[in-house]
Amino acid sequence: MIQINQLSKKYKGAEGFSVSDLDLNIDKKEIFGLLGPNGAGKTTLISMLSSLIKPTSGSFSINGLTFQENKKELKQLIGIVPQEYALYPSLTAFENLSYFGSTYNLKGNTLKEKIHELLKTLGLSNFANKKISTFSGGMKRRINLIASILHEPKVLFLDEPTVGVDVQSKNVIIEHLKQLNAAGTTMIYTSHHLNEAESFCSRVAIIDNGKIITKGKPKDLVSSYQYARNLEDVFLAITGKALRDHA
Ligand SMILES: Nc1ncnc2c1ncn2[C@@H]1O[C@H](COP(=O)(O)OP(=O)(O)OP(=O)(O)O)[C@@H](O)[C@H]1O
Repeated sequence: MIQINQLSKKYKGAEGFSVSDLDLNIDKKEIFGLLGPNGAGKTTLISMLSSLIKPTSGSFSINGLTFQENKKELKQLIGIVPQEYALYPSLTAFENLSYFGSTYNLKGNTLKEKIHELLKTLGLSNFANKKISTFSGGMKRRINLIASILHEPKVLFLDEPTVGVDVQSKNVIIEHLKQLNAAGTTMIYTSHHLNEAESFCSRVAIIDNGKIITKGKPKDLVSSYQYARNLEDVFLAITGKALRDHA
């Protein structure tokens, strides 16, 4: 479904590569987790795959399509849940979602019904006409998700979709993503919640310094490290315990 060949990104003025000669294949219907410390290159990789930034070198295709040749088809095929809220605070939930739906050529009753269906599924029906500025973090995350799936993308990029939300919101988000996946959506997901990734992902890659250090099914990775009880133990064994602070 997604084929990545020797993909690299060096930002203007940066000393090194944020993603470096990365090769990866992701199959249809996978939930593929990109895990790594702060600054590992996860957002950079997702941003290239969703065409928000341009690679420095290398190539990739999604369902055989490339942004150079099939930009329009790819825009309809993919959905992007960004790490930062991409919402207008002074507009209501319904107004925000109507706007995002219209950018995918959805309109009229079809769009209205889809918005109400998803607001209901994600527990937000009573807040359709409330301004986003009054929403909690968990509610904004759910609206952020709805905005990216109104057009029913076949491939969904999720950059930390459950960061900063309470357990209840997280549960609703993850359950809905599982349903979308069961219905055929392929997902590429980044997170620092390793417990969540361990149960949610079909496969994960642990990335550091722009390179994949290891990848596989969470269960297989855990059993291949002698003292690992869970994915977090594997992660620390691979990436070390040193803090990754930089300014
Ligand atoms: N616009 C930019 N210009 C220059 N350097 C950047 C830019 N965006 C990211 N970087 C650098 O690229 C590297 C990878 O960053 P990236 O945001 O992809 O990491 P990440 O794994 O998503 O981290 P986090 O877990 O903190 O979100 C970091 O060293 C970061 O400082």
